[in-house]
Amino acid sequence: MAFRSRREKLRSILTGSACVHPGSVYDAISIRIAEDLGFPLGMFGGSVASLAVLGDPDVTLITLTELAEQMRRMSRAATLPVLVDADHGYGNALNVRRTVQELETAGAAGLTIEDTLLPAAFGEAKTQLISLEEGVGKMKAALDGRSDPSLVIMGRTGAASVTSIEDAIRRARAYEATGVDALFFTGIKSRAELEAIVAATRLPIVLGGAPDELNAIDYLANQRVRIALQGHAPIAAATQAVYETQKALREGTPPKNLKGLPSPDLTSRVMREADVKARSAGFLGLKK
Ligand SMILES: O=C([O-])CC(=O)C(=O)O
Ligand SMILES: [Mg+2]
Repeated sequence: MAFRSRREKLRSILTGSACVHPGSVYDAISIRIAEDLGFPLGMFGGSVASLAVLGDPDVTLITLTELAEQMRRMSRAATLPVLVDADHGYGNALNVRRTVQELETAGAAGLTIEDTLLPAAFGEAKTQLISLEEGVGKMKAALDGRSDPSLVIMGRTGAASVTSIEDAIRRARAYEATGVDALFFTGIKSRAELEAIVAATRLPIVLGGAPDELNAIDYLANQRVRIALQGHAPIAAATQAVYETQKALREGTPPKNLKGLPSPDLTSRVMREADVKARSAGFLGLKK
């Protein structure tokens, strides 16, 4: 299968002894840049999916079809393995199964299913969680939905910042028992919390946003953390760059005086222009 080697690369990160930072990717250009810079993995966050596809905040308005199509565009553009934030799996456990099928065929290397109640419930300002039992059902359905056994399925919980670290551990152990490949935690606030999780579980750990005391990569590697997210600055930087450029043009700056534009060489690399030229020569009979 064409995507298997991507999935095996993600698996080798999880079974290795280092901790890596993924590149934040969200479209064909960003994944190629992350690949060219040597990131071992791309992270396609739900928040950036919402922003890139809809221009929305992270409030679960994006559909599974839209998410999967964006993943498919990235899979086509590059071979970098991508871990997809599949949120709550777009519904109940049966929807989770379908989500896994769609993301698998779209070329994801791995995906996370979380136990957050999404979309937010009526009248509840604070984040809520589904029950542990429903979370377990979702993990089982995710595993059942996979047809390529190399696709990585991660169980994710944000319980540490919603209920308690004890609840996060209880949930992680229950998800671990379903046979998921890794555990993904958000809301871990201290080394003591991380160490309690490490002592109570055995699977590779992925950390979402974490405070400064958790930012030493060697320390994380020693705690069985294999992937540590660093947020999604690239799409924020792209927003600023588009803003500055459009503003300058709107204010009358001539295009040739614009600042911050990519060199022709960078643009050509991002477009994989040499490959396109070679194909044109080969298939269209064009002269080089
Ligand atoms: O998975 C991540 O990168 C963090 C997250 O939930 C999001 O950005 O939606
Ligand atoms: Mg998310």
